[in-house]
Amino acid sequence: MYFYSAPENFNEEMLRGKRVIVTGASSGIGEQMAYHLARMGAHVLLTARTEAKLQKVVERCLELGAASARFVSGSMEDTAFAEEVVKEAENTWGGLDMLILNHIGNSYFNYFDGDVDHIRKLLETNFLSYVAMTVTALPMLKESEGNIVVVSSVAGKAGGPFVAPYSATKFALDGFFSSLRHEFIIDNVNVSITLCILGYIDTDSAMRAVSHAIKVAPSPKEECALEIIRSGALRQRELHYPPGIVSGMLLLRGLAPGFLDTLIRSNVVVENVQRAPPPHGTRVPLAGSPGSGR
Ligand SMILES: NC(=O)C1=CN([C@@H]2O[C@H](COP(=O)(O)OP(=O)(O)OC[C@H]3O[C@@H](n4cnc5c(N)ncnc54)[C@H](OP(=O)(O)O)[C@@H]3O)[C@@H](O)[C@H]2O)C=CC1
Ligand SMILES: C[C@H](CCC(=O)NCC(=O)O)[C@H]1CC[C@H]2[C@@H]3C(=O)C[C@@H]4C[C@H](O)CC[C@]4(C)[C@H]3CC[C@]12C
Repeated sequence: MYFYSAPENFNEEMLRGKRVIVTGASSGIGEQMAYHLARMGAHVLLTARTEAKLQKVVERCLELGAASARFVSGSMEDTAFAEEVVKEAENTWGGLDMLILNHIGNSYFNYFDGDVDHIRKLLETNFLSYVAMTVTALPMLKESEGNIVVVSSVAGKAGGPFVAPYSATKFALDGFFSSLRHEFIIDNVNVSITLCILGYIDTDSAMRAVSHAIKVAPSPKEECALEIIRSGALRQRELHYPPGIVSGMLLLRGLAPGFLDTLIRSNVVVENVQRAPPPHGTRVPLAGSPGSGR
């Protein structure tokens, strides 16, 4: 059941002339979203840390037909930068239609190493900056009756091995934005919130991080990017992509959580995940030895 006044069918014309911020747009899924939006004739404001990459993505967006394309570079580790990006949209466009929150900070695919400070920093980048951008953008999004799109992961709905810090930040997004959605509905705030639950996608960084240790085939980033934009424009509550696999996993989570855990572990080649030796005389191992099934 939809609580927002939501359109039923997607048409790429829906994005023509819309003012859209895409974070994490210098590579991967964010870069592909920028290209789709450009092709659809949207105004795009792109952000990430690497200026040289963003410059190239902006040039390609203009070739593809973007109504306008610009970038702001900086790190989302600093919530002041997150707010600055939204202010840039306000100063340039005087409003905003869609906020796509997609960036993630560097983490690792390995045993949790006990580094609490890494989790704190990752929460700043992957979670608090999303909150800060939402707070700053909300007056403009209320005005346009726009969309907030939050890119998350199956690791933000069901725990899996070797992604403890990352998974924590994605669960935080679900808690915060699912609660906020309730408040919008209670107060008749017509701003949609779409939480995107993604499985394994073939971006360079994900392939580099896990292709040696994951048995499942990755899904294409171009299609994934289009599905994210589509679900945001249709004001859907959640996107599950790839649909069969992710919806199946979430169904199992409710019906047979222990079985889902076994299935998730069976997709990981534990032998190919290197356990780093702890720094001399410091950390105590936090998980069972490889292959112990814990
Ligand atoms: N690929 C996958 O298998 C999956 C991905 N997802 C989600 O999809 C989204 C995109 O992932 P994907 O495309 O693979 O990731 P990429 O690593 O390709 O892209 C990450 C983007 O974030 C930017 N970024 C990194 N650190 C920072 C920082 N400190 N401040 C600001 N920007 C930063 C990067 O640019 P730069 O380095 O220039 O700053 C880059 O543009 C993420 O939310 C991820 O959790 C979810 C499930 C699976
Ligand atoms: C392997 C995980 C999911 C388990 C599974 O069997 N899935 C089937 C399917 O998805 O088709 C992967 C699901 C989410 C992945 C992670 C992710 O969310 C992005 C990360 C970001 C970073 O670029 C490195 C890779 C990721 C940690 C990635 C690793 C694999 C998943 C945990």
